[in-house]
Amino acid sequence: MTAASLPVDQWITPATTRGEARRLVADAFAAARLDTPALDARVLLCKALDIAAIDLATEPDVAIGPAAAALADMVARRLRREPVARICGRQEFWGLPFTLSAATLVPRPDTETLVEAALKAMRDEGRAGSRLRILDLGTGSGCILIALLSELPAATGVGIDLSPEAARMARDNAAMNGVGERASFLVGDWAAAVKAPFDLIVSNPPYIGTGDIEALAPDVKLYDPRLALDGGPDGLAAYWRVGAEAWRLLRPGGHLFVEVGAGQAGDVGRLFAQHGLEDWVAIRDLAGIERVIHATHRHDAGDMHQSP
Ligand SMILES: C[S@@+](CC[C@H](N)C(=O)[O-])C[C@H]1O[C@@H](n2cnc3c(N)ncnc32)[C@H](O)[C@@H]1O
Repeated sequence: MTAASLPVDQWITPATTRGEARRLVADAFAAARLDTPALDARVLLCKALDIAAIDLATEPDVAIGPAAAALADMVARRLRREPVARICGRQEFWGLPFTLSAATLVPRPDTETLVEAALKAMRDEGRAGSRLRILDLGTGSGCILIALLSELPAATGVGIDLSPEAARMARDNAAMNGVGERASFLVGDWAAAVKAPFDLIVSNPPYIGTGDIEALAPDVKLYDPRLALDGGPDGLAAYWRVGAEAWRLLRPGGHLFVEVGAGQAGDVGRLFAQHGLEDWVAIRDLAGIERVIHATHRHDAGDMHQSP
């Protein structure tokens, strides 16, 4: 009989040493076919014991003591495919810490492609030090807006989410990362409640086709909020709204950056062109996948659509 076939609290006890626990947990995760068993074991052990990775490596013979119960609970959750970031309630993005809740998507490294591209555009225009106004549609944890504000010292931003809990979390994250005074967060249906021109609009909207959600990995399908995933029947529903809002709200010469799913770049670029957003280009992520669409609002101010 292997440890993995027993309830976790029977093989993780206060007498288990750090080194044994590390090996047992990694073995159980490997047997459950998790992608990164050794890494997950180390991160959860450090979290449960409130120690640094170096303490785990240099003092493996210390018994884990009363933290055994918390560790057993975390391991059982991971074996049910809950992502490590959710169990820890934290994820790093753009080198900054973000607190998560059940209402927020776990920020993905791919989304840093969008942040990088938007920053490059601002720097290329020599505007990184300007008083830019930024709008983040579907802000979730606030990761995109907060990362941008951390790099653009005179910019201010508005983040909007339909989920009140996500908007609250984003507000807390902005304060934690020292940009709270330059960011405001609203609850709303995309940008329906927002006026005034913006220099930069960013969005990572839900883009999974409704019928494709069931086939996603359990870590995603069971734990990321449905509101953050479901992009309607063809995955493109949110882009129609974001495109229309960008046309209405961007100042002439302003920029729109959106994340897209693999294979969606052409559809989203053409959709934005139908909204009058010109010169769209696709930007690839580190895996070579077209991950971000950049479009520009080139019309004169007099051409701008009026809000209904
Ligand atoms: C893919 S998640 C992105 C979250 C975050 N920006 C990120 O990159 O990690 C999409 C976000 O859009 C929000 N959302 C979905 N429908 C919305 C709507 N109608 N209006 C505003 N936000 C919406 C979801 O709650 C979710 O936080």
